[in-house]
Amino acid sequence: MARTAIEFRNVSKQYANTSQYAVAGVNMRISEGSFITILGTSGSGKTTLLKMVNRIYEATSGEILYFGEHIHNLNLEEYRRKIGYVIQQVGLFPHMTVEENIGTIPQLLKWDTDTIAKRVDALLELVCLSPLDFKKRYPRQLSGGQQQRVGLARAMAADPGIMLMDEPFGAIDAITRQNLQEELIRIQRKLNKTILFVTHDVNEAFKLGEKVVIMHEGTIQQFDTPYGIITKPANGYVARLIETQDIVQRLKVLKAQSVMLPVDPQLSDCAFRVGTEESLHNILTYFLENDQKHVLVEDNRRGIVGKITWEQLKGSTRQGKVLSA
Ligand SMILES: Nc1ncnc2c1ncn2[C@@H]1O[C@H](COP(=O)(O)OP(=O)(O)OP(=O)(O)O)[C@@H](O)[C@H]1O
Repeated sequence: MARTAIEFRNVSKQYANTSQYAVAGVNMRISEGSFITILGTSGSGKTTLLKMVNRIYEATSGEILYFGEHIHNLNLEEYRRKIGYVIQQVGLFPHMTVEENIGTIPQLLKWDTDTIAKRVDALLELVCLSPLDFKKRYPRQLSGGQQQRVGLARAMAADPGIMLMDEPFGAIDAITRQNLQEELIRIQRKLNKTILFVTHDVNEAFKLGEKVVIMHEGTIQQFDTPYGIITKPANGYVARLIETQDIVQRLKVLKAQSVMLPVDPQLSDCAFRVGTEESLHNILTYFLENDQKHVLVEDNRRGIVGKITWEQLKGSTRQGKVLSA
């Protein structure tokens, strides 16, 4: 079982000279290697929650633990290096090249020049920027999306296990944003980082998060998988938030594995096969374009693990809500 990377124990934050708590009584465990999105409207406490993790803000009460250790007992500088931080305004140093920006922390850590150069190239490749084309450029010579990629590479330079991301794609056009989201999913799966990602965009939260934290007025309304939230909203607030997503969007965020029915693993059936991560939207499209009654769900390692029927999907869309598998 995955270890708990970050734990909040009854954490509250009240800023000086304010009457309300920005964050109130938060309890939550974040497993190592998980991708968590924090969703809520403006002022709901998302950024405050995130900034308490890397101690930009201190909690007024409660405890935050890093792999079981109270974060106050850790050396602040060493602790911060284990935590990458990416924000909307990127914050690249304008007078430094891309290469120098990414190499800032490795330089501070006194890595040798060769190791830094190799690390910069590897990180640029990882965020899909050609090292040859980009490493000598200055931030002003990059588009917003490219700057954000460099910001991500810089945050990952010293290989932190945890990444805090505060609306990193907020100021980026829709198409570039989609590409960046997909790349971030790929990077997270490849490197198994623990990511806490703040957004006020419902689609982004549901697309990226294995689990979504829904915040309102400083408290957690629900902390669950997208499937759990869509099918069983914890209260009226969450239900209203989910209603802002139309049926197509909901089908896009739900994966085959979350609704499949069990099947005999020995089943030899020629039905069309989809991966466990396939979206219900794509499966519905397949049913509409092909005269088939079911698809089989296949896992790379385990083979056939389930099936999804046309009736199952049709019934759920006709009711105007998504499945209760
Ligand atoms: N430095 C501060 N001093 C006083 N109050 C603050 C400070 N920072 C935030 N707040 C207040 O705390 C509450 C939560 O703010 P926070 O920035 O955490 O919300 P958020 O959900 O991240 O909002 P947004 O999406 O607009 O960034 C708000 O009422 C805000 O006005």
